[in-house]
Amino acid sequence: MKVSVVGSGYVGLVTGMGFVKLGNEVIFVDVDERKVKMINNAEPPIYEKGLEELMKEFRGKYRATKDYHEAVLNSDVTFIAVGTPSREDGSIDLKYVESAAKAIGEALKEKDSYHVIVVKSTVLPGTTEEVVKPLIEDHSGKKAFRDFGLAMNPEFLREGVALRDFLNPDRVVIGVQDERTKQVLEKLYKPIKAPKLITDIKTAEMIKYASNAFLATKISFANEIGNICKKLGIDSWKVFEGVGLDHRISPHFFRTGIGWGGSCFPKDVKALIKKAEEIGEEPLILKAVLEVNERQPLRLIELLKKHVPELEGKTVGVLGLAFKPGTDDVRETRAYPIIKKLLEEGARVIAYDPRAMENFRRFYPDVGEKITYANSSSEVLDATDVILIVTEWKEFEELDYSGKIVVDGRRVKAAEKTAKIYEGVCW
Ligand SMILES: NC(=O)C1=CN([C@@H]2O[C@H](COP(=O)(O)OP(=O)(O)OC[C@H]3O[C@@H](n4cnc5c(N)ncnc54)[C@H](O)[C@@H]3O)[C@@H](O)[C@H]2O)C=CC1
Ligand SMILES: O=C(O)[C@H]1O[C@H](OP(=O)(O)OP(=O)(O)OC[C@H]2O[C@@H](n3ccc(=O)[nH]c3=O)[C@H](O)[C@@H]2O)[C@H](O)[C@@H](O)[C@@H]1O
Repeated sequence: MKVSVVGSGYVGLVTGMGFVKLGNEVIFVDVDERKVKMINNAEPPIYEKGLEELMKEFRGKYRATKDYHEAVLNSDVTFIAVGTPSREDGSIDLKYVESAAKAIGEALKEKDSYHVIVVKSTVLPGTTEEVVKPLIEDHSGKKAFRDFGLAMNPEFLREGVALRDFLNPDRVVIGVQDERTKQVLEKLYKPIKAPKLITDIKTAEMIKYASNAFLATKISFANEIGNICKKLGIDSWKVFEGVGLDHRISPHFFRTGIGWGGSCFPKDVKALIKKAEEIGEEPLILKAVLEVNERQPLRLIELLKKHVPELEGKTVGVLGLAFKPGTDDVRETRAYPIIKKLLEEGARVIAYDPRAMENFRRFYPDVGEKITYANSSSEVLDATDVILIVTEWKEFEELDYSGKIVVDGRRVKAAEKTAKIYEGVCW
């Protein structure tokens, strides 16, 4: 099938390349000239395991453009995978989805054959039918479900293992209204071996929010119990190993630590809270989930102060800046509030991350410009005896922490074994 993907970021590029691997031809659309050029040179603009190899292997089966007409006229189905960030007040900002819908509508005006448009971006229930559909109709002069198809197909991939997740998902959710669109999506996803759940459009939108909200809740819950465990001298990882053996609960996604970051949990939980309030509901659990998560990273500093009461003038080494290992993404990384606090307390910070240093400096110039970046993790260890572990990159397991004071937010076993003084945040 011929597929176009609007928005070539983490989700757009990975799902598009996934469709290429499954035998389709893909045209990527992005407003960012740099990304378009890089994709056309088979260079991934983001770091994601296996992506570069796939782009090199399938050169010629995909291309990128800034031109919506080129993409829509030369494909049968268009996915919208642009960002849906939070506004200042936490509500969802649909400006990228809206401009994509308008531009697709304009391009569709010139197309006679049936075209399917699929919203893959995470959007609140009602958005596809109440925002995207009228914009496409107005700008194309065509009627949804008669002249063009419309669907919502949420994405559940995780960064760092994104390609693997896309190709081997736990499930595929397809929110549709008309039979023709359903058939197109069933055909496209046929090679993927996973349960396929067909729903109406707004149910598909809600499945995505409920999934992310539940996962965020699971971690905040674990961290709350973990904080209690810490005070009681109990290892919360052992506790959740025991809890997870109950098949109704599952052992996955129960790692206590300094909380969840990333581009999605924070913004999706906030957007759902805002939506609930707008319709007269008070989402008590979701608010607590957020609050626990906001406090969690600063526990690392409290624990550090037990051993280094005065941070003024001290050099603190920070291992890890990405919001999780395996990615260069720093959106909502727990490293930001931690480093900000260290600087406020007058500490000097030397940091290292195998992938995310450039992004950290660029995304958070207020603190990113004030810290020193090391060339390797051992350079951090050479520079200071006080170490905070923020992201559990595998290579941090290879280090010798002898003689160091280590406060660990993610549980790096080598540090636990070798450090002079070791504090785990919830163990
Ligand atoms: N990052 C992730 O792991 C996951 C993200 N999602 C959802 O997928 C959506 C996209 O997220 P990411 O890929 O992380 O965002 P991203 O920010 O990495 O990529 C978005 C891309 O869209 C481009 N763009 C913006 N406006 C455009 C327009 N009008 N036309 C063409 N391109 C445009 C941007 O230049 C950028 O390259 C969001 O709704 C997110 O919630 C869903 C599952 C996983
Ligand atoms: O909608 C999205 O964008 C995606 O959000 C998450 O994926 P992602 O943010 O890439 O990463 P996760 O592996 O879920 O980790 C999120 C955060 O939670 C933290 N985490 C994760 C697991 C855990 O047990 N404990 C924990 O603290 C990680 O360190 C990280 O900061 C979801 O796992 C995906 O299913 C979803 O598609």
